[in-house]
Amino acid sequence: MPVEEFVAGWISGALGLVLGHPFDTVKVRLQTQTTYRGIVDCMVKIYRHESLLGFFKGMSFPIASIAVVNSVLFGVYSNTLLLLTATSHQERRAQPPSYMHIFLAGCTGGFLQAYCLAPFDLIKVRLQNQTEPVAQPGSTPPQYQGPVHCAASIFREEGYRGLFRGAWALMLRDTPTMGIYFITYEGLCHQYTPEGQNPSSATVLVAGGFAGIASWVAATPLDVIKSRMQMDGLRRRVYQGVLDCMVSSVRQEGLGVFFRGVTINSARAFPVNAVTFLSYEYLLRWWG
Ligand SMILES: C[N+](C)(C)CCCC[C@H](N)C(=O)O
Repeated sequence: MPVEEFVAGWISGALGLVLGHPFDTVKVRLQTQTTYRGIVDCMVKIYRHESLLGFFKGMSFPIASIAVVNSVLFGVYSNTLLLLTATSHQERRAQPPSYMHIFLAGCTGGFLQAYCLAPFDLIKVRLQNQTEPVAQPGSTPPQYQGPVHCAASIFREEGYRGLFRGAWALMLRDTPTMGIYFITYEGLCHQYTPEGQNPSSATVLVAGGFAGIASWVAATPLDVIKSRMQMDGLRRRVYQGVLDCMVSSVRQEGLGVFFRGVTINSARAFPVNAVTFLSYEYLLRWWG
């Protein structure tokens, strides 16, 4: 089984992640808290109360986990295509796989990475939602002191299954939308690249950026539900399950609730995924 894809997936994921984390914090806050009036208001408040560091809350864990998560995504994607079409990464430019195969491979990668991502994503969301200023003497300390403490507290209070809170919504979010992610990327690359050649850097950047936007727009409704399920259980349980969370969110806030954070998600998705695909392609070409 080719391993380069796993390693390339890891490095490229980490680069994209750092770039996108401040956007991600704003997104999570807008989706789960009602104190902010919009993107700018949220950014200003984070900066005033929590300084620049506020934007990077909860990042250390995703950096560690991206090694597992992105390598599973890209590794499984590429190896599923190898199984389906019997072509390696290098051969795929000359013999492009069908969109059906790309979609299936993307869904498989998305499904498997969701399970690895679930506990890490839960901890990230819980830490991002702590609004206390970072380490100020005299102020009440936040509930979770850091990722390890957060994981241990969840385990203690909510059990092993508590670490997988929201995992079902995450899997529903990622399986189809990772299919969309790879289809958009491959489709755009194919469109703007002469037969049999490698796509140019500009093409990879733009195709990667739009792949990120397309998959995030499709993923946003379930992303909101996922984040809410993850915050549920912190004090008392509010939602019975994914469906119940959807119904009560719509009842209370209208259909617009499904698009909370879509603008910030898209603004984040372009640079993150442009950089992810560019480094992924270059690492593989370089090793190939
Ligand atoms: C499938 N879904 C839309 C959720 C994510 C697709 C892009 C994944 C990328 N690592 C990022 O963080 O943007």
